Amino acid sequence: MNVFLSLRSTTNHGTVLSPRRAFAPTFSMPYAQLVVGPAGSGKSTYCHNVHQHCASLGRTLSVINLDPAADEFRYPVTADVRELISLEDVMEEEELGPNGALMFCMEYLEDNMDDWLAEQLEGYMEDDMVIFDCPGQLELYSHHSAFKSMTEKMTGWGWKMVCVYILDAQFISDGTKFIAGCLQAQSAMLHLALPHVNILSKVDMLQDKSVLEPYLCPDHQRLANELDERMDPKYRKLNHAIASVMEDFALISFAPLDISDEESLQFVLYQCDCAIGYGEDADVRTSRDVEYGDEPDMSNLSLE
Ligand SMILES: Nc1nc2c(ncn2[C@@H]2O[C@H](COP(=O)(O)OP(=O)(O)OP(=O)(O)O)[C@@H](O)[C@H]2O)c(=O)[nH]1
Ligand SMILES: [Mg+2]
Repeated sequence: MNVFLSLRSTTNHGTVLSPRRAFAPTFSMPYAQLVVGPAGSGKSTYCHNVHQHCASLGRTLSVINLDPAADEFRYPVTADVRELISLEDVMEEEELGPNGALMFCMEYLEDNMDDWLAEQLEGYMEDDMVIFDCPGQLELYSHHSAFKSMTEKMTGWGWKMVCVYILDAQFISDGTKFIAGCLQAQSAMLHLALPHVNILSKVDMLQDKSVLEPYLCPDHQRLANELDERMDPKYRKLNHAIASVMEDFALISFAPLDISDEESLQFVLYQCDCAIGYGEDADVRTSRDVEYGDEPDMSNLSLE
């Protein structure tokens, strides 16, 4: 099962500078996961669970909050964008609604990467891992420049980054929703141009997990046929055109995440580690070598 995808080589050995620290190019650099996806899809819950899971393995991982609208955290917050800019202040001072104010905050963050972000990332060294809990506004990952600038900046500083795109497994309940979810994920993949792992969250809520199987490596033509059956025939050509775009890129597959199952979490983390080569050249305890030997035993991940 091919559940992780890589758009390009992650290692940037051209300029290998952290914000305030120079590294020798042959050293491994710090790693980061950018956790993105639609509102309520489970990004913060993923950050909390991954943090807990890593703590239980003795693996250090820091979580940075980049969501100015977040109000509480279940994980220890290492750095918080709300210290840079407050959503409430922006709404009041700029007379903006919550979405407009969030965009304002992200643009402010974009303007302050070289000082605020650089300061927060100071001191991270080879084999450190940071995960960024991000807002749920999808325009940030499809066309807005803030996260694109951030990832370019961080990869330029020498960070190895993976985009973790979280989609609620409830999207599989309806072909149109699922295709929309795939297109959103694909759009983030192309916009951010990072190694990319798609996750279907909230799998613990599915009564019958076997229903997931066709969606992990989806057959887009089959999905288009499903749409044809339910939609006006005038959309048939469009449905198949969309399916063939998704097929041509062949970029979309999903790893299922059941947070009540440690093995499932281990599997997802393994996908993320593989996408950025975490632990390949360092003597660190990673999801690769804990519990499973060289790699997780995926035979246990049955969807029944
Ligand atoms: N059962 C179950 N509930 C989940 C899971 N992930 C998230 N939730 C619930 O879904 C709701 C939203 O989860 P969050 O983690 O806050 O989602 P988010 O993507 O961070 O949301 P925003 O930051 O608002 O975009 C919460 O009530 C969570 O408890 C999961 O894997 N299983
Ligand atoms: Mg959140």
